[in-house]
Amino acid sequence: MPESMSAATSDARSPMHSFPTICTPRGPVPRAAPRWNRQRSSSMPSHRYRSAFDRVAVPLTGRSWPQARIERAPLWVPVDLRDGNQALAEPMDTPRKRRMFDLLVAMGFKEIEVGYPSASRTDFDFVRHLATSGAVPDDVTVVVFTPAKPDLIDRTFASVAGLDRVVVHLYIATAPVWREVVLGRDRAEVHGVVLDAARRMDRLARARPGADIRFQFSPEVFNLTEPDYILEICDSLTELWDASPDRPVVHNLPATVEIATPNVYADQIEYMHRHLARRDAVILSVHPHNDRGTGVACAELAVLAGAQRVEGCLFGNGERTGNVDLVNLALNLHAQGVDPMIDFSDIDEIRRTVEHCNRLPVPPRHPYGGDLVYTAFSGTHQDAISKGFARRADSASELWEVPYLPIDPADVGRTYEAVIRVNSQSGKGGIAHLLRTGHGVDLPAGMRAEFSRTVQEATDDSGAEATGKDLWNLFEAAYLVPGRDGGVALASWSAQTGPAGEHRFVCTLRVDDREGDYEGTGTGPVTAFADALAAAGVEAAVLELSEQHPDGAGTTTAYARCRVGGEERWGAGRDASGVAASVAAVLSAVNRARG
Ligand SMILES: CC(=O)SCCNC(=O)CCNC(=O)[C@H](O)C(C)(C)COP(=O)(O)OP(=O)(O)OC[C@H]1O[C@@H](n2cnc3c(N)ncnc32)[C@H](O)[C@@H]1OP(=O)(O)O
Ligand SMILES: CC(C)C(=O)C(=O)O
Ligand SMILES: [Mg+2]
Repeated sequence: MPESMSAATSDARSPMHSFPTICTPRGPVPRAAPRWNRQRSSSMPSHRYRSAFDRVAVPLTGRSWPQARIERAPLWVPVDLRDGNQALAEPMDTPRKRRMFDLLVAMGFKEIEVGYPSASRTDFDFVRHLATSGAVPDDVTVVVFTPAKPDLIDRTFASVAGLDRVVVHLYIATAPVWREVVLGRDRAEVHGVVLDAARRMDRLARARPGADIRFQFSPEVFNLTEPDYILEICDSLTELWDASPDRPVVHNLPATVEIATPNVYADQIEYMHRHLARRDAVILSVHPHNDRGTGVACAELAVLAGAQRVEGCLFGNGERTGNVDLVNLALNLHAQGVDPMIDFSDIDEIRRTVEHCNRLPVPPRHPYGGDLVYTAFSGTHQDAISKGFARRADSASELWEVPYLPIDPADVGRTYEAVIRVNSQSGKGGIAHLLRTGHGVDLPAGMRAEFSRTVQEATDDSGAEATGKDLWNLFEAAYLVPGRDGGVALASWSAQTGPAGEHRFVCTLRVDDREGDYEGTGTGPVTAFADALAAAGVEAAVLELSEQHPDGAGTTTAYARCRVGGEERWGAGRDASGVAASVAAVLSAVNRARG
């Protein structure tokens, strides 16, 4: 570490902020006062908490997950109807549950946890509804959740009568604090409860030989449980349930409450991946929550570490800060060129359904699904996006390379309309983009800066966003309203071409309060008009003139840069005739300069 860095660290800890002398081979050198503001100790009672490393053993050495890549989607298992549902102030009723279930099926999920049937009549009835209504397609397996209590296991099996494919999911907390505080049982006793429950499940499944009933086990709070104990319980269940590659058991290892940086969870999962017995008969599943805000990172690193199945909720609903967000995870894969195997082509419909079922809003900044996530307000981002779109229009490549947009909004059913929105943080590129895409008006490069100052003034004044319509109104007021403030108006005019090709412009002009008839000549109708203006005492040199081809309504837009009385101004005009549009553009520049 460089000396200056170590000095900063030690000074940061010292409330006195003394700047001691450094000893170098050439003798003592007084240390200069650091030139940056360092963090100070706070009054937060952080000493009350312990690092994850002091709470649980993480015995993995020689980890391989940092070198791995995710090249295919894991098996996604939405738990919205169980874990998500149990976190709602108003749990879903059957119609809401059914709507969520149908959405999950339509999106392409093949294994769906549908409830905790022994918990409530609503949950039980919903599973019965699925079993009797034919709502479960042949290629979808439902999962039902049960604690290790005999009567509740029986009720769980009663709920799935008639369903041909089911995973029965047994859970119990295994971490030391839960064993001591919640269950009041030691390691061996908890293991005994699990084995009793597992035997009962096995018996009940054997009583239904025609049905394909598989098993799942979750050691709740896996991430705080001794790894040797997890292996002991999971391996005993793999054996008891006689799991095989054809009828694998799911061992689901939850980060019930996140406790550490995601690399720690990855180490814990890789350790299990390497040490679980009959590995080919086990589907290694993960179930991250999001207490530290790193649920997505935990799931991704866990897949790198060997997890094959991921449980989570759409848009991250779930206890406290939520379950891991399956939308986020799956679309992260999509953005890496990996098929998520889930259909997000109408993300807004998905979001609306989830919001309806959960009665909770999805925030506007939520990854991939929030209202604002494909929108740029800031000028340089808008400029880059606009250039990215222009480059795309000229390119045959399918590769998505638009700056600041990690995926094409169209992939998830969004239009490009909301990609650029204008407020006082915006610049000329974004404003020009909105006028072009919303109103077919393609401002010349030189005019954009001038118009953006007008917009900036308006948005600074209002403090609000300027919609496409607002921009059009500003453009119209600034450039298209004839005679505006400058006092020059054309009452009538005509342009003719003489036999030698010279142009004549004959008009009745009003300049301030004077009206008169004037004429001018030139190499074109516009220079002839400038000549007529000069005859009326208004000097205007046309420096740049361009016409934008007629739009769908047959209207031409013209843009003129003029020097008027030493001032340069842009003007614009619109008309069915190109000449009339150009004349109006010059008149607009003149009036803007005089106004
Ligand atoms: C991390 C998770 O998401 S775990 C899932 C949590 N989800 C839910 O709790 C939602 C649904 N739950 C319920 O409706 C109810 O809790 C029920 C119906 C399951 C049980 O209700 P009750 O019988 O009233 O018990 P209660 O809710 O107080 O649960 C606590 C009891 O269950 C025991 N317990 C907790 N987990 C388990 C388990 N997995 N297996 C066996 N017993 C358990 C506790 O030790 C405690 O027992 P005690 O009464 O002897 O002290
Ligand atoms: C899988 C279960 C037990 C769970 O929801 C959790 O631990 O968070
Ligand atoms: Mg959970």
